[in-house]
Amino acid sequence: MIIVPMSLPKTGVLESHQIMSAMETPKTGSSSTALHALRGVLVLGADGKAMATNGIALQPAVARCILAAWHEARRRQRKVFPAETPDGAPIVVVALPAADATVLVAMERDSRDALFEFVGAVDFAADILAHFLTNPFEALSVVDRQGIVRYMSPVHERFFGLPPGGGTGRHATEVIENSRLHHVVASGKAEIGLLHEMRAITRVVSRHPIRNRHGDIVGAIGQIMFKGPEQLQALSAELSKLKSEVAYYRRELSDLRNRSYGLDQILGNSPAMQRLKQQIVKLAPLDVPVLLTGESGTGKELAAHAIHKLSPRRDDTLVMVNAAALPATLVESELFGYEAGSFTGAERKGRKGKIEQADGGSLFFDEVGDMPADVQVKLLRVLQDGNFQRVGGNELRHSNFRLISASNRDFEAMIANGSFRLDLFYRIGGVTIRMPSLRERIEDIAQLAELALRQFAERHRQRPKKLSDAACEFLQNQRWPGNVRQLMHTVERAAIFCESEVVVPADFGIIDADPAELPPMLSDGAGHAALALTGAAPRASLRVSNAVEQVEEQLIRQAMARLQGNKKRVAAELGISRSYLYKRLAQIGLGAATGSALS
Ligand SMILES: Nc1ncnc2c1ncn2[C@@H]1O[C@H](COP(=O)(O)OP(=O)(O)OP(=O)(O)O)[C@@H](O)[C@H]1O
Repeated sequence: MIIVPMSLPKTGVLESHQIMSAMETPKTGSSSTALHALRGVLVLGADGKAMATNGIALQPAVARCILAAWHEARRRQRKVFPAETPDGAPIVVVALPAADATVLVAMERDSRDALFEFVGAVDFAADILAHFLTNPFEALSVVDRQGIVRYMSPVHERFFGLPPGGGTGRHATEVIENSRLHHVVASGKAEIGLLHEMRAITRVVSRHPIRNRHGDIVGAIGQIMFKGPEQLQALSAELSKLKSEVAYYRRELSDLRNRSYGLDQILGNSPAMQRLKQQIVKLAPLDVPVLLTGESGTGKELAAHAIHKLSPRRDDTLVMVNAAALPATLVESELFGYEAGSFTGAERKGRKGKIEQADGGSLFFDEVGDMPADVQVKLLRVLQDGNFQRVGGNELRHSNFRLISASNRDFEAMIANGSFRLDLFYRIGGVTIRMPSLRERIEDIAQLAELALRQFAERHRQRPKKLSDAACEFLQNQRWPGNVRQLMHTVERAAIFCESEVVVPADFGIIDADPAELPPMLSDGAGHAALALTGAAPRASLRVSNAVEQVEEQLIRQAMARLQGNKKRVAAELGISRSYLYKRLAQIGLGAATGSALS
């Protein structure tokens, strides 16, 4: 028997010849009834009398039941309605209007069939289905058990630039970007409320496997939220933003993890570096204060990280504080914290200082030699027993931290001239480690230069350039007053200007000079850079405003030379902000490439 509804024209009206062809197939009434146990067709003429019957409708008792149910359904304007055979078997009947007749198609029915319940109970059921199938806000796609697209909502087709039906018959992955419907068919597991990237747009999607009444998976259906309430769109935009932020922080985290700051971060196998690493390994587990001395850029901060990392406090924080970078007015509150409302601009609830934050961990006190005298006394006290008070508070607090300090100052001279307390020096320098200068370990230069080239390439997503032997020799012959920091920046700068894959000596241009080698105007001749304003040739029109500018320029040049280009310290020493220093350096031609090579 032909299943009549499947061959219905879209209008839903059958012509007489279609009714007859629908009726034709089974020639043997009773055997067909046996074969198609509960299927049958009853055709009623315009007068409501049976014109033809087939399948179970051949049995007069069944036909009567179908007719009785049809009369009731017509009264209630239902086109799909339930009925029962005389022996109580549930059937469903669909009434199809034809040109001059009504075709009643009867099929067996599962009494718990929700679809039937729905279609039977809601006379606008078809409209509801049409709504779901064409809803412009929630697109729908259906695949069969092979993952072949069987239906796509018009809005979804338009989104992918497909003509109506253009996706049908093709595999989901060919039609829908990042489709997972075939996976859902394979796994039988629904995926609900996930984010789906299509054409760089993120949508919310749910995918469900579809099972037949025997529980077999016959396909899958995907619903994509195309538009929705404003909140949902805002939520989706927020999600995309968060996703990219999370991706960013993941990268950062993996960078940080890779920079384990253990000994492996300290490059160099020269005898001087081997000695240094042995010292670090030995003293790191001991809970004693460590003072790292050595010229600027020799890796004191790296060594501090390694000591913390190799100590039993490694799982707690290493709190960093740079005495030279702290404005004098804030040193105390930054170190010791402050109580609520202790001064204007303070946070309402008060705040922990670095010493309190370091409780349980380590405190890296960089440029400790630059500590103001009054704070030195307070620091001494907290180093004795770990007790301190926040600014503006009376409560005695305690912090258990290990102090690692660093300085490139000459403590002997500072103690002699009274600018650094001897008792504090003894406290901070339980063990002193001197970081070797780069001049003492030129055999490490090749390795460090290669690291600089690699880091530069990673940052700029390029292939790392190679260092020629001649370039390496050239670097080994420089004096490196700014040590590793200066070397790294110099090599990076060369990588910028180098046109080929191999860095050669010419790519380095002029290496920044040692203070001792500076022209007389910037040097006091005793190896220290100095300002020689009086010796400077007066400029043509020296007005007060540009005189101030020139003095400032010379002070900056002098400090940059003396402090080997360490901008952090230059700014601190001159009492200007780092951003102002950068601005002035750019104006006087020490910014950009030159400046970066120095800092
Ligand atoms: N042995 C080393 N291996 C790899 N990189 C190093 C090494 N020594 C120093 N560097 C790098 O050189 C730069 C300066 O190092 P760091 O800040 O630790 O020096 P510092 O002695 O603390 O300088 P300053 O006294 O000026 O603060 C950093 O980028 C650091 O990673």
